[in-house]
Parts: sequence; C-alpha cells; structure tokens
Amino acid sequence: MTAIIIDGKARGLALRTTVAAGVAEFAAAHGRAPGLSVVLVGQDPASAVYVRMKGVATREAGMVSAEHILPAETSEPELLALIAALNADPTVDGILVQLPLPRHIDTDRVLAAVDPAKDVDGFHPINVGKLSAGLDALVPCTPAGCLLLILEALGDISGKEALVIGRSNIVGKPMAALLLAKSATVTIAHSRTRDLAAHVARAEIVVAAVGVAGLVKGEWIRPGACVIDVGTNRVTGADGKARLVGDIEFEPARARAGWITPVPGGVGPMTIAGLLANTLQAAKARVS
Ligand SMILES: Nc1nc2c(c(=O)[nH]1)N[C@@H](CN(C=O)c1ccc(C(=O)N[C@@H](CCC(=O)O)C(=O)O)cc1)CN2
Ligand SMILES: [Mg+2]
Repeated sequence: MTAIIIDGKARGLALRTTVAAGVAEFAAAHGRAPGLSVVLVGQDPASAVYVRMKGVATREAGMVSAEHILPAETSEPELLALIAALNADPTVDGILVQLPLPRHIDTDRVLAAVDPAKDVDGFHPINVGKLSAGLDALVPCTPAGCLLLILEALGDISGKEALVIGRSNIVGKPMAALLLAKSATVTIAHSRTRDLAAHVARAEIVVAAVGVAGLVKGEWIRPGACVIDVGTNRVTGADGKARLVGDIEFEPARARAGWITPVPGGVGPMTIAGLLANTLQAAKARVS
C-alpha cells in the first residue's frame, strides 16, 4: 500500500478562502473587519517567522492584524499590562501570545490573563475546560486542523482506535479531547509509555506531536492507518543542509499507511488557517 498524501497546504488555503468570505460578510454587516493582535516576546527566530506568517495570513483574509514585538527583557507585569489593554480594546477580537515565552515569564499566568472570549489559541483554562466538557469553545488551532484532515480522510471515526503521541497542552491533550468528542477510542502515549510500538500497531489513527525526529518507526504503522505528523524538527541532512522532518519516519510509514501528512506542508499550514477561523468565530461571538 502507498498512502494518500494529505495536502495540508492546499486544505489550509481552501479554509483561508472560506474565512476570507466570512470576513467580508462580517465587515459588511458591522462596518469593521475582525482584528487579531499577536504578541511576541523576544527574538526566537522560529517564533518570529510564525508571527510574520500569521500577520500576512490575517491581512490576506481581510482582517486587521496588529503585531506587538516586545524585547526579550520585557517583564511579566509589562506583558500583563499589554494584555489588559488588548482585552479592553473593542477593535481587538482575537489575542494570541506566541509561545514559547522567555523563562522569566510565567506562561500559565499570561495565558490565563487573556480574555477567554478573545483567546483564539484556545489556551485559557476556561476554553480548555469547555473543550473537555464538550461545550462550544475556542479550540487550539493545530489539533483543530488535524481533526479536519482526519475527518476528511476517514469520514465517521466513531469507535476507531486513535493514538495521540504527546501530552502537551497545545496539541496532545486538546487533540485527545477532540477525537473523544467524535467518539473515537482514544489512547494518549507519552515519554513514560511502555511499548509505544504496540500502541502504534493497534491504531487506525495516529497523531504524533512529540518533537523527536523519526521517533515513530514506519514498520510500526498499522496498514491503512491515517497518520498525522505534527512534529517539526530541524535536522541536518547528509548533504550538510538543514531540513524539516516530522516525528514519524515518512517513507517507511507512507508505504504502510492509508493517509499521511508530509512535513512540511501537512499540519503546519492548518495551524495558521485555524487561527484565522478562530478569529472570525471570536469576532462573530462578540457582536452577537
Ligand atoms: N501561541 C502559539 N504558539 C505556538 C503555536 C500556536 O499554535 N500558538 N504553535 C507552534 C508554532 N506555530 C504557530 O504558532 C506554527 C508552527 C508551524 C507552522 C507551519 O506552517 N509550518 C510549516 C513549515 C514552516 C517552516 O519551514 O518552518 C509546515 O509545517 O509546513 C505554522 C505555525 C508553537 N508556538
Ligand atoms: Mg516560563
């Protein structure tokens, strides 16, 4: 078997087009476009790239983007004061604090300071709780994008064996909650899991989000499985050039899977498209 390669870039672009149409409707009805404010603290090069990509995508969708780039030495009170100002600004519908934050800042305290109605990352404890209780919520963009890709590949996933590898608050835990909400039988594997290979071999859906290049061996994949790779690991190839690889050994996994996402061009573009969808959702909820 050779897997169908899921084109997250094309799927992400299609979602962005749908969001842009919704944005135009919103602007016509309310006399203003939805606004997204992105906050970056420090100069992490990857984060700077992602923030730039978010700004471009937001503007391309017809929304108003404000990027707040703060020095790495910004204190926690200074950051909290900016968030309070954005919370109070009626033209701001979505607020996103790019992660990771510098070590001297308490990430949990900062995420909890964002107005849950403007929390387009879905990281606020209120949105986390709503998702886990099966209530309407702003849902983290990466797992929401993964779920879209899975449902488009498989259709109904009720009762299917799903394995989420990784238990981060950003991807693993919300991914498990989303799969459970679709009635999949969900297992979460993590660094203490014994016999990861046996879990992978049983799974009809695998979502890997650990950040370890090639952790999941292709030979472990159950034939026909839907394989979603969230890992984005920068490695140096034999030619000395840096390249991006996922958590799953791509070629051997592709030979066994039914569907597989590439890295890059799989899950990544869905994250940004999902952010735009969340911003429009937040804007609509705030005017209703
Ligand atoms: N506040 C947040 N911080 C972080 C999030 C998040 O969702 N919210 N996720 C990641 C980084 N991230 C967005 O912020 C992100 C990562 C990757 C991509 C992407 O499109 N990747 C491309 C490859 C790009 C490249 O060459 O580097 C791909 O996979 O095709 C978009 C967004 C951590 N922080
Ligand atoms: Mg910290």
